[in-house]
Amino acid sequence: MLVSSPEGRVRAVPLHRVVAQVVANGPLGLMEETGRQGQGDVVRLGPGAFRPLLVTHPEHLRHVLRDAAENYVRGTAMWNALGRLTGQGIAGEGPGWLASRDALRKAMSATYLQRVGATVADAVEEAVEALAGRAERGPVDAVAEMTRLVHRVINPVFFASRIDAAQCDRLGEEVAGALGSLLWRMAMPFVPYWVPLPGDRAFARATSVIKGILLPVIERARRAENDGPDLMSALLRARDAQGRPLGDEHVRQDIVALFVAGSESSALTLTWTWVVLSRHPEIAARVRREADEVLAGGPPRFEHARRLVYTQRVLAEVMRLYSMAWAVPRVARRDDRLGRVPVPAGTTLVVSPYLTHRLADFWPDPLRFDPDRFERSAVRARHPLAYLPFGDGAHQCVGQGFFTLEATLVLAAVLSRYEVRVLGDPRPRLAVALPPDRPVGLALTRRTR
Ligand code: HEM
Repeated sequence: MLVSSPEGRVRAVPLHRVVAQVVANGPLGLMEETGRQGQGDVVRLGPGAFRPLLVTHPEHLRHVLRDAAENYVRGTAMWNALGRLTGQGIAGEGPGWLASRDALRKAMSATYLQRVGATVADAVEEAVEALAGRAERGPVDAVAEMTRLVHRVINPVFFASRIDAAQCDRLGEEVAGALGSLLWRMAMPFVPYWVPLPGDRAFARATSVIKGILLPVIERARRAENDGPDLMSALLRARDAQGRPLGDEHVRQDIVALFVAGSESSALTLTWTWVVLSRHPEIAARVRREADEVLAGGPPRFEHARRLVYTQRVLAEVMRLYSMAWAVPRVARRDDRLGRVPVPAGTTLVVSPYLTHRLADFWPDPLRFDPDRFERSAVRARHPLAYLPFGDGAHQCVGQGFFTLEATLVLAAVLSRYEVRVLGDPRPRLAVALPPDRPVGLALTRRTR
């Protein structure tokens, strides 16, 4: 593994360090060590012909994601394999992406969030009560429960509840299964599709179940009035550059893409929030005090979210240290440079918010959990690209506002009514996102005031 500084210097990361990190802390430990060694320099990963560049410095991110973004596109092995599941709409590039992006950006704007705010708040309230019904009887699996909770909130927002809760869970499971079965294809992009790989059959089966659930709903929805604020209606109303509506298959793949992008990342971020709060009781107490003050014993409402300022800082700090998008790949279309480091056409670049969020130059004592890093003055003083849990530039997450609203209300609704106990002391594990490396139990007890 080689490290190149922005000035073009190249130095080696000693092999014994690499081996020691993998043995001690697994692949994530290696990634963290690589980031620490690089400290914002461009890092050339791995020996051999395929040597992606790891890009973490905020100034380099500005170049790749903003200033020269048209040169750095999706189209790496990972995106190509993912395209079999999520198509060439919102998860792709080019005209198909633009049509979906326009529709979804409008559909998830701040004005939109106001329109669906009451629906989100009601869905959160219902989902939290259902969670408590199970978690009051004894510890439940935090990841499974947060996934279920996220699906309950997603359903009215994505589908105007056109599918029932059980089907929404099934859809989530099948999308997760299909995604998992693509890992072989992502890892071996040079193998042609006529050569079978493990995962191919599971992928075909999951895709067929997904189509079976979604296509009839899309067909029915297309025949009805589609003036609602839900995302399926927004996609059915969308037009491409030629003024044509998006086809059923395009809409279906966009909905799958929304699940891929929004479901697991949201559920895991919420899971890590409970873990972190259990490790920092003084911070949990402050979040609870704020929830008590703002909700005043009642259910969460849309209007509460903007007053839950400290809660949002806690969430922001969770997303700094547990950045679900730990790697966002791009490929260079033309020759370019990052500082003095040459980037030949065809090079894969790996942007890693996870590592940028650990750069000591921008985050003093980076591993300390400190929500006050997100006080307004501290945010203003920091490089704008030192923090990018939702990406940046043309592909920046369209679900950012929605997730923040949902998660803020979930935290306040739970903490204002329940004592939360977390069982297990997990570390993140490198997978599509960053799930815990062992089961995490969650138990709730109703508070007595
Ligand atoms: C903690 C929760 C979430 C995290 C950490 C997250 C993170 C990200 C990141 C890093 C990107 C940029 C990908 C890139 O540059 O290629 C992204 C894009 C995207 N996210 Fe999210 N996301 C979250 C929640 C959501 C939710 C709830 C939705 C849907 C409601 C969503 C929908 C999308 C979509 C559609 C894109 C692609 C946008 C485009 O390519 O134009 N995300 N997300």
